[in-house]
Amino acid sequence: MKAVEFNNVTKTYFGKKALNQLSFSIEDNTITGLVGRNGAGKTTLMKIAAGYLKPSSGTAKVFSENPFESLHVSLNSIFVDDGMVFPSALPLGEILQEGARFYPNWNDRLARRLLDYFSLDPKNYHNRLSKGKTSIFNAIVGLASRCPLTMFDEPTTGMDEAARKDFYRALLKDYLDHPRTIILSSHHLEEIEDLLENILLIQGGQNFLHLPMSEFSSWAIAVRGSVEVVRDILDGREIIYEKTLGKNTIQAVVRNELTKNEVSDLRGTGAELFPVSSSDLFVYLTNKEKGGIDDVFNENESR
Ligand SMILES: Nc1ncnc2c1ncn2[C@@H]1O[C@H](COP(=O)(O)OP(=O)(O)OP(=O)(O)O)[C@@H](O)[C@H]1O
Repeated sequence: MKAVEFNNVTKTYFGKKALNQLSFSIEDNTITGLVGRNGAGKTTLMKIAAGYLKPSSGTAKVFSENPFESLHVSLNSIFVDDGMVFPSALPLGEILQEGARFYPNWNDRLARRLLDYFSLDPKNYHNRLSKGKTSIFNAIVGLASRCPLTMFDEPTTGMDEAARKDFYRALLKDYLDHPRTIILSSHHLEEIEDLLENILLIQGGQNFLHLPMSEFSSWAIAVRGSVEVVRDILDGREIIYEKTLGKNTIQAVVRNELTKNEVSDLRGTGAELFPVSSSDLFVYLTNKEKGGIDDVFNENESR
């Protein structure tokens, strides 16, 4: 069953498209990593799925319903980000009690144990927490709600490394025991890739790639060798990324669909072929310039 379905969703802010004819669907009880560069539209997508925003055009469905102003979707989904607002008069312990009243699947034992583990005082107030502790508390609410659709938008902002690792571990353990649909956005793909079943990469508000994480990990291959040879053998293939290394050596990244002949030709010339990490691939795919930040400096030099 589909938990989330977007069909040609466009969201315009002041005449500018944050989402542009975005279509995708997410099966229930899966973890999807939502990635994209700054401003790609990730938060907008999640806010539409959470029912906070209405698409300008197209249709968004969550559990087969229009999420905007849907009580069913509100009760069964949660959107966790660093802008979560809680009643300022309530201490953390009482906020958790309210969570228990609102969310049907809320697990209070989990919430209290996590609060204790992360040394959060139930008598403290949300607006007095440090940046990292605020993210930890918000993440606890997201986990304990056990909502059938749980969305985390950059949940580890400000958390120290140990807390980030603990949070992702807690997320995985709780998901395995209580499967639900999780959408997780992060700019640190290397931190979350082991958790993910699928990856949805959006760029310019559009679906750029949506595939199982295992396919993404082997989607591209890097070739390092002499400029002439690499360019000659890869002629006609789309170069995703290219970097000059020294005088006569380049490293090029292409789709991992080289023929046996191309591979043996490359190896025959001493070229090296090696895998591309998911986080590097993400950067290469989403860079405007094929050479990344280097291109900025190359252009300046030639002026
Ligand atoms: N309330 C708003 N008013 C005007 N423009 C907005 C608003 N919210 C988002 N945008 C614009 O919509 C686009 C998508 O923003 P969004 O926050 O969804 O991106 P994002 O992928 O979550 O970015 P980041 O990774 O930086 O958090 C951006 O160009 C942003 O400036």
